[in-house]
Amino acid sequence: MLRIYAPASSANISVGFDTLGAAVSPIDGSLLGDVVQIEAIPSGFELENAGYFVRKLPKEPQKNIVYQAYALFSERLQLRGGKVKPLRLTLEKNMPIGSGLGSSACSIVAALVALNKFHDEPFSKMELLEMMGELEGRISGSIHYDNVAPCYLGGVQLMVQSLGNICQTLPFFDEWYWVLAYPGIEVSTAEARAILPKQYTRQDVIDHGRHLGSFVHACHTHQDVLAALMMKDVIAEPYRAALLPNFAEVKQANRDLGALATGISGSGPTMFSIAPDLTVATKLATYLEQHYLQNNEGFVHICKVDNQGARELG
Ligand SMILES: Nc1ncnc2c1ncn2[C@@H]1O[C@H](COP(=O)(O)OP(=O)(O)OP(=O)(O)O)[C@@H](O)[C@H]1O
Ligand SMILES: N[C@@H](CCO)C(=O)O
Repeated sequence: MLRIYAPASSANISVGFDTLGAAVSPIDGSLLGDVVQIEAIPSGFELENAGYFVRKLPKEPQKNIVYQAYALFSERLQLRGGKVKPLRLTLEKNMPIGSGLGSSACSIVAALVALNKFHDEPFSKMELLEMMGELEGRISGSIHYDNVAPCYLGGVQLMVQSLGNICQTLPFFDEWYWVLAYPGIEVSTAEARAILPKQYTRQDVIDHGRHLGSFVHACHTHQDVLAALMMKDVIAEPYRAALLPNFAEVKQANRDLGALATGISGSGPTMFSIAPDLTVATKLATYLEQHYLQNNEGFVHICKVDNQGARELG
């Protein structure tokens, strides 16, 4: 029996819509992500679901993205002459759905990593990642790797999508704390994408290029002040802010408390704030708990970048 954990991720990081994402883990050592267990059975395929958010999964098993991950893996393995073993997958659905923390990505990544390991790794990392992107695309309506890539490989990933690489790891600021606040309400990624403009002004395009280019440069030259200043979003935040409760007010309060940057995690409604040290991170966490959570499903975690990505649990 094999158990694979896939961590939460924060896509976009304000400055890199669909092109940047970070895997994150709480500093208290708790697991913020889904787990998929795989085991041999005498014949056929079985899927079981467990975990706190199991009740939010689609009722029809075929609509569960883990089922679809199994179907896609089987199809691709058969295409290259391989044979899928009889197996049972058990999804522990720990991540809230529609949270902006890469919930579907956690399920997809944990399932495909488990299936690949169980079959003695017939697919390379990039082949597996390509399948992950395809599955993520079925959910959100278009293929984007900014949750699945960091969730699978860990760290902060930049989607280069060239020369045989879907992504490459960006050097980042290990000293930074990420305060992630999920308010407890749901925002559908597909809907949050549908409200974005089809076209942007020339000024927005220029600003976006300057922000992203300067941010990547700052990461490589370890200029934390410049990197934080460049974490500005002209692509999604102006249009999605209305989907989040009191976004502008909470963002300003975070700035006043010492946050280096604050933005929407993925397509929301989770907000992320970057803190330079644990004292500021703790203040932000307390504020967000009191002012951003909407119900008792919400939570706040102080995290760091998770450099390991998907991994086997002992
Ligand atoms: N195992 C699964 N985990 C999460 N969502 C699933 C799963 N299987 C199917 N779904 C469906 O996929 C959709 C997920 O929606 P959405 O992309 O908005 O959530 P998300 O992955 O949590 O988003 P985000 O990347 O912003 O965290 C829902 O309609 C949900 O029912
Ligand atoms: N880049 C994607 C991430 C979705 O989690 C978006 O913002 O729509």
